[in-house]
Amino acid sequence: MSIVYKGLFEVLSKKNISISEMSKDLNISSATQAKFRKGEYVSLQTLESICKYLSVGINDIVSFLTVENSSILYQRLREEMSHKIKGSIYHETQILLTYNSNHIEGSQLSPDQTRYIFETNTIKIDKDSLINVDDIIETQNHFRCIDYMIESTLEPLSESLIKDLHRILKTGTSDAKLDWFIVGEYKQRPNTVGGIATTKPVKVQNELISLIGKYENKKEYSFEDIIEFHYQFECIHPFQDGNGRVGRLIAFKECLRHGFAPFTIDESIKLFYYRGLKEWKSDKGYLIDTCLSGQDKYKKLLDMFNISYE
Ligand SMILES: Nc1ncnc2c1ncn2[C@@H]1O[C@H](COP(=O)(O)OP(=O)(O)OP(=O)(O)O)[C@@H](O)[C@H]1O
Repeated sequence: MSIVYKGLFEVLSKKNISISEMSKDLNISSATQAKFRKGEYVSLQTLESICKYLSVGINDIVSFLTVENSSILYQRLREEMSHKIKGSIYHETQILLTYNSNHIEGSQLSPDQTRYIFETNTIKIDKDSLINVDDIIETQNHFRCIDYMIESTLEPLSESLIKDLHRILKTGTSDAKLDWFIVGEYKQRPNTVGGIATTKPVKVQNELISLIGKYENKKEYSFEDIIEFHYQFECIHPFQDGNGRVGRLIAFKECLRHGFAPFTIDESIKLFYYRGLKEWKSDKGYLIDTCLSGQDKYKKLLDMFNISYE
């Protein structure tokens, strides 16, 4: 059994107070702030001061994670991540998700090279072939994004969480050196996707806040709600680059959070995925079917580890 601060994040989100704002007011250290995200124990004094500050009871901010109130997959990913267990579902998820999500966005690394980087922090290069350093950096960054995504699974979506994913993904890349590209910040220049205009930079923040607000106010969540969010997020295209990967990480997180088997989009269904996004407004079926097929692919991995999902 471990502790979760899902309630705390929800109360903060409802009261429109950020965790850093609260921590500043209450003199809570950054090390303790990290414990909230990681689900580690903090002192009772800290919890008491938070309850007073937010005018809530302790049960509103803290709960305990049991198999009954979280998915087995989430528990396994969290535990295996913290103990760095090799050959686990966490280990294979890192490689599968990172390889597929980067590959469909143009990374030239192979599945084996991705595995090498994850397992040994080295890379095997064929004679005479060239490797783009950004592909390696973004692969390592994507591994860190997955860790962050697992740590924050139970948190509601927020601008800061989404920006953090972008910052982690793009830190140290050649894009990050461009003066008009700000890592972890919204785009400065208009961009298109599939030849269609996306949200203008000046409107990105408002549209994203509104999208998150509508989504977080739902009473119940369906798999379609998660796909709908993904589509709307991609239409906003809040960042200069990395929107596809950040969007799919969010979808994976939300599937875990709401008890659905997550999905992964690989090369074999990439074109169906793009078509599904393009045709979402006229027919949601294409994208939903593609994501369900991506879910079947991930379920094969779950089967190998005897994790069942409806
Ligand atoms: N017609 C469409 N409508 C909405 N979203 C789309 C459409 N076509 C593609 N997308 C989304 O945009 C993503 C790619 O966008 P883009 O080529 O701009 O990449 P990006 O922002 O650089 O992100 P990344 O580098 O992660 O791909 C796709 O992975 C997909 O999620």
